[in-house]
Amino acid sequence: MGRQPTLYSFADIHSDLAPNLRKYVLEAQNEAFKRHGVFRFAVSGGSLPKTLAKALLPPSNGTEEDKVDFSRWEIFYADERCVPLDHEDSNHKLVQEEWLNKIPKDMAQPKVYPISMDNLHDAQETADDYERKLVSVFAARDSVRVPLFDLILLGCGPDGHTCSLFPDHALLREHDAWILAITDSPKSPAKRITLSLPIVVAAAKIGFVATGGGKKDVLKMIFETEDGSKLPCGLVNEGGGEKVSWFCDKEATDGVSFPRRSSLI
Ligand SMILES: O=C1O[C@H](COP(=O)(O)O)[C@@H](O)[C@H](O)[C@H]1O
Repeated sequence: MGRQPTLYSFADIHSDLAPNLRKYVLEAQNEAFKRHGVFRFAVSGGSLPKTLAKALLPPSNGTEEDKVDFSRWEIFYADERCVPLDHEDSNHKLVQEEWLNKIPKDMAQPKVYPISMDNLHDAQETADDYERKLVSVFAARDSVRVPLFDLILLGCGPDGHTCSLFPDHALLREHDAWILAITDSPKSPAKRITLSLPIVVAAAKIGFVATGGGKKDVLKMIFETEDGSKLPCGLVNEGGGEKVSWFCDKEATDGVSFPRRSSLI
C-alpha cells in the first residue's frame, strides 16, 4: 500500500529515540532552508517538549547536516490551553521551561509565536487573532492560501487526540478555518485553541512522538483498526500518509503488528 506513515520503535528514549528525532527535525530544517530560507515549525505540549529538548539541546557533532540554526527558526504552537501564558497548564510555559529557556544564551535564539492569551475569555477571538498572525507571517512571504508548516510535531493522547482535536468532535469536520477554538474539551482545561486538521495534514512533514506503556492500546487501535483510523491521530495518518512519521519507544509499540523501523540513522 502507498501513502502509509512510518512507525519507528526505539529501545530507549535518551540514547535512541532522541538522536533519531534530532536527525528527523534537522532534515526538515535543512530542506526548509533550501526551500525558502526559514524553518517554520509547530510544536505541541504534553510529553513532547521534554523529549524534544533531549533531541535538540545536545551540541552539534560538527557536520553541516547536524547544525541547528535557530536564527532561522519560526516556532508556532499546534495547540494551546486558554490560560495565562505563565499558568502551569500553558503549553507555551511548558515548551519554554523544558526546552526554549535551555537553549544556550550564546546561541542565536528562535523567533517564537505564542498564542496570545490577552483575550482569555473569548476563545474564538483568540483563535481568530492567531489565524491573523499566521496570515501575516505566512502569506506575507509566500502568498499561500493555507500556512504550510515545514514540520509539525504532535503528541498522541491515550484517547487518540492530537493538538486539541478530540475523538468524534465536530471540529474534526471543520475545513475552512486554520485555527479553531474548542470550548468543551473532554480534557481539562475545556477552552483551548488548536490548528485545524486540514492545516496539520498540509504540512511538509508531520511527526508524532508517543512514548510509554500508556500509549500502547491507542497505538494498536490507530494502526490496526477501522475505529482507530477515525480517531484524530488516525485521521492525520490518513490525510498525511507518507509525510507522517511516528517516534515511539518499545513500551508504546508493544503488541502493535504494523511494520516498525528502528532507525533513521
Ligand atoms: O492536552 C494535550 O495533550 C496532547 C497529548 O499529550 P501527551 O502528554 O499524552 O503527550 C498534547 O499533544 C497537546 O499539545 C496537549 O495540549
